Amino acid sequence: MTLDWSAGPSHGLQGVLQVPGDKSISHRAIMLAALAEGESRIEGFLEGEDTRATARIFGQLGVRIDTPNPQTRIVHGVGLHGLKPNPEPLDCGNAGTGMRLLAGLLGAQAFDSLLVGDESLSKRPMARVIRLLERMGARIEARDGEFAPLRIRGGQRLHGQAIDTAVASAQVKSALIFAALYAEGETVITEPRPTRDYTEAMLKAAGWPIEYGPGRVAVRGGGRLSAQTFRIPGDPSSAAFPLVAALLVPGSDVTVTDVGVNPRRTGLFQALCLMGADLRFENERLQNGEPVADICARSSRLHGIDLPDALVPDMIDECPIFFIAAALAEGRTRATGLAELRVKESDRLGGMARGLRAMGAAVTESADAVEITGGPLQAADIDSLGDHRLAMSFAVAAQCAQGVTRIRDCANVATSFPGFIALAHAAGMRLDPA
Ligand SMILES: O=C(O)C1=C[C@@H](OP(=O)(O)O)[C@@H](O)[C@H](O)C1
Ligand SMILES: C=C(OP(=O)(O)O)C(=O)O
Repeated sequence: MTLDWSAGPSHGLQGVLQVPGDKSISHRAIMLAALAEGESRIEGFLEGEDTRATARIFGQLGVRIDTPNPQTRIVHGVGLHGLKPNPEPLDCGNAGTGMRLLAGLLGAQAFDSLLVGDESLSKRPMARVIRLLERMGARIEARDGEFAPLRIRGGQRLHGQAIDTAVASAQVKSALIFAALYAEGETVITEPRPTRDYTEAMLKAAGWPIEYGPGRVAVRGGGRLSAQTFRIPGDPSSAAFPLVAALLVPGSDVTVTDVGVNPRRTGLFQALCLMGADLRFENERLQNGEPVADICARSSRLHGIDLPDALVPDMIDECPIFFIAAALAEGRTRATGLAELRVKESDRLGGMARGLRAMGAAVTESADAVEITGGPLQAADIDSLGDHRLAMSFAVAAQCAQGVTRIRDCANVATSFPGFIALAHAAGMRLDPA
């Protein structure tokens, strides 16, 4: 189904908002609860298409998952060796996270499986996980050695390895960690830049012996996972949209409550502060071991920056909305180390540059870098490329543009942010199905 939006301009955003649960943690909570012994409860589960696809797959693999009410799941864990084979395709939908983590987990099972995804996911690189899992002894066949469908040959003996991921990717790291749970001996994973550590933290909370610190994980095979109650915080990647809109639209003052602020996810907020944003974390606390805060944003005059490279992995999904802030800031913003943006749900670097130029911004891009000179934006007809992050980023840009912007192909927003339009309305954004 295609869905277009008409968006903006806004006269100001106000209010106290709550965004849906964290997508990364929701995928992992289903996976770890399924492999645990006993009944786990998940609260704050993201009712998005990506995470529901992961839950559906575990249903296909014989795990009973009840939904007593929306955003809650009761998972009847089957233990590490209790998953059942299913000859039907296991459909990850649009989710890179689902497919890559499951490749690691299913590569370690006694049975074969077939992982499939939608058109976008079937174009995303999978060799980055396959080649490394093969080094541990897994056997995975992919179209052209690279793309989904992934045919996973079970019944292999996996062995621990020292592996450097070569790419800063929590998905690659987590795929290896899931395989390592079943491998003989120790697996030591290093990565070129530290990435989000939810898999590690959640395993530790479930009683698995694992040692980890920034950029390095050591994990042994052959343990047990205990059932848990997961309380999932709001997704900082979703909170980013109303918060940046509040910074950019004059007369705004918005608070998003209960947002996960793990340091591996706060790169955007750090970058915005460097640009002069009036952004504050309040009521900081720990919830299930994860830092959580209420984030307050008020209209600010932003100025361009040279984005420190080290922040990029900590704001990887927020780069599109960061580019909108840069396009409306005073002066020039430069960012490098952005090659990963080309292999997400769309080519996010190309798609953002094209859309921003259509709105009148001065943008130059290279293979892995961008330079944006801020100035006023005008309404335009924008192609979101069927990518949720682009659709929501341009919806924010439109709030500050002259005229009404049309954004095409926005249905994919349901993968990560169900209820985005309702939340945007409540806050004072102008956004409607076209
Ligand atoms: O591990 C995760 O949950 C994720 C890791 C990131 O992907 P990469 O690992 O490919 O950078 C991110 O873009 C994605 O939305 C979620
Ligand atoms: C890249 C993303 O997700 P995934 O890789 O799970 O499809 C995202 O949500 O921006």
